[in-house]
Amino acid sequence: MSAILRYGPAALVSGTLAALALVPLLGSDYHVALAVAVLSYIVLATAWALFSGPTGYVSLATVAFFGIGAYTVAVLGEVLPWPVVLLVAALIGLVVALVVGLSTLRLSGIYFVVFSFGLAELIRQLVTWYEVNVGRSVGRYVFLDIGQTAIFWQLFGLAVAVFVVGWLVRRSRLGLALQVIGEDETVARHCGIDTTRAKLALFAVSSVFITVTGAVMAPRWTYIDPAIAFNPLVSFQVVVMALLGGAGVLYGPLLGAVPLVLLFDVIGANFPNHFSILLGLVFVVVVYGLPRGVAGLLGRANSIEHRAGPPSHRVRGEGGSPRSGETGEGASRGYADAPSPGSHASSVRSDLSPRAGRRETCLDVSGEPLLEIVDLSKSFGGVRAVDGVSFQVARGSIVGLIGPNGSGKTTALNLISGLIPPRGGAIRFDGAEITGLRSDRIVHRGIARTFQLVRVLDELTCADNVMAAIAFRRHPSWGEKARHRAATLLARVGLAGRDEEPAGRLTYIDSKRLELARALALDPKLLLLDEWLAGLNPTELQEGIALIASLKRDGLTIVMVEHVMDAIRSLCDRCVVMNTGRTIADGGTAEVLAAPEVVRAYLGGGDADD
Ligand SMILES: Nc1ncnc2c1ncn2[C@@H]1O[C@H](COP(=O)(O)OP(=O)(O)OP(=O)(O)O)[C@@H](O)[C@H]1O
Repeated sequence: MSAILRYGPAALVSGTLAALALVPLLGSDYHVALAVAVLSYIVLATAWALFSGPTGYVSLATVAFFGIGAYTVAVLGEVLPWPVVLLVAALIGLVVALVVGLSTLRLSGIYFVVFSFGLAELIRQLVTWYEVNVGRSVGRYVFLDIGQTAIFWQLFGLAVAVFVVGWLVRRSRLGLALQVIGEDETVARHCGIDTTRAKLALFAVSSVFITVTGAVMAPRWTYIDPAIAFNPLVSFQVVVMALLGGAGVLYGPLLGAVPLVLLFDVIGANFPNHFSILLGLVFVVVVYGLPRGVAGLLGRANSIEHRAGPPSHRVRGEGGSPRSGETGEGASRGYADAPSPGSHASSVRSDLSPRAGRRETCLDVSGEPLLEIVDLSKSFGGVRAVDGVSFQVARGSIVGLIGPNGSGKTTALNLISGLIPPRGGAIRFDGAEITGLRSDRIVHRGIARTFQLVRVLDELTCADNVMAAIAFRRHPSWGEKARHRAATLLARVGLAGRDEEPAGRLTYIDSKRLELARALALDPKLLLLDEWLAGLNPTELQEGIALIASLKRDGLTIVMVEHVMDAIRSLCDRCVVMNTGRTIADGGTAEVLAAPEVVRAYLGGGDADD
């Protein structure tokens, strides 16, 4: 089974293309016409899935680009040599994709779907208006001496090209970036990925293929009008085909395109008046019955075959009130097999040792602060989540950010990491202002973080989770060196040998470890930990504390939001206490934890005396 899954896709694609290549040699005109339709939809659906598959951005703009290609031929076909016409079509498709992408790829979910559909309609209406009011006719005749067989071979070339490009993209940094974006765009930005640029790049590649397909197909019609060139059914059919086959893998759309083109041919011939209804029916069946397509079924078979044991369930621990080394709920089944973080203490030091110079500066906690927060504020509606907060973080120190639930700690971290923009105030980091910068830019300045609710990329392996950071940090690396680094970091946090395990199968604790490895992979100067120790049992807690202490020894500066008071006491040089968005105490840990206002607002009577 595994051999089939490994080599099957290549065999499937090359086998299908080889079979199609025989059609003009052996088949009738009807068969060639059918093969042209099959090939065109293979290219369209594969190109569509190049972008929409990994990102999950469902575009209904396919026909906008297809129609642009067809209309370019209608206008320029008789004026310019054919290769130049195709080149012009590709360029127009590229420019439109860049303009549209820049304005829409900030949208996500249903907004993007609706906009992409609206875009196709808008272009159709504009072309119709132009034809009627300027051209004084509804459509145009296309008299080109390009026969069906020539169209077939051009589409064949496009199909080969789209698979080669797809294959290259999936192995590239860009391919990984799009997968990460598809899983969690926030994490993508916190891995240093310029998400807009990555999406734009592949949207443009996908759109150029679709535009050229429209151009190549145009000579099939002797007459083109906007209703033909911009028929919205094309967009829907492409989506259905890609979803049926599985948009998540390169060969998926082919699995959907071949049977559905044949099915639509039968439906079109026998039930021409019910085509749309039957298309809708197929759409519903595909979405409900096969949400991940045929390829998804094959993938599931693969994961069942390779599963070493039953998947362990993630148990989310709870943050909340102060805890003194309490047992969390996150004890994991798989954890006992994993090397403990403590056992990797020696690799820790060698791992981060290239920044030996930094270690020297970091030990000097009295110098210029690494992070300076000045009068920071953020409101959500009427809630002042962060209200004029100021504090400093010295290089090489660990600062605990503590306070009762809802006091604004996570919001403060979100502001520092660029997840949300502040309403007022300033954030200075390493001598430069970073207020309001995007997360990916802040990552490149040297700030990494973990999240209160763990955010690992479930569909990716542990190694790829870490690779996502290594590949897009300020000084990125890729290939074997990066893989080796990822493996080292996984071992560093206690996940040695788990490189190829899907992150979605990790236990809660192990996903926290993975998230930490990903943050460390960014080579940060400052690490923001949001309740990283929450939900650990006593043994795990001691290991976690030892791990964080070792990070400090290796020169990392850390701000940790935490409710586990044992950890705060043993790790933090200073504590900043927040209450209702404001700072109520800031100073040495022992002194702050004993302060009456802190005891009153947060700790209660007992804990402060511990
Ligand atoms: N995206 C948001 N939209 C609206 N309100 C928000 C949002 N994020 C935070 N808040 C509100 O801001 C306040 C501060 O929340 P925040 O999560 O920063 O507190 P916290 O100190 O981290 O709490 P906890 O210890 O429970 O994690 C709360 O009242 C919360 O409900």
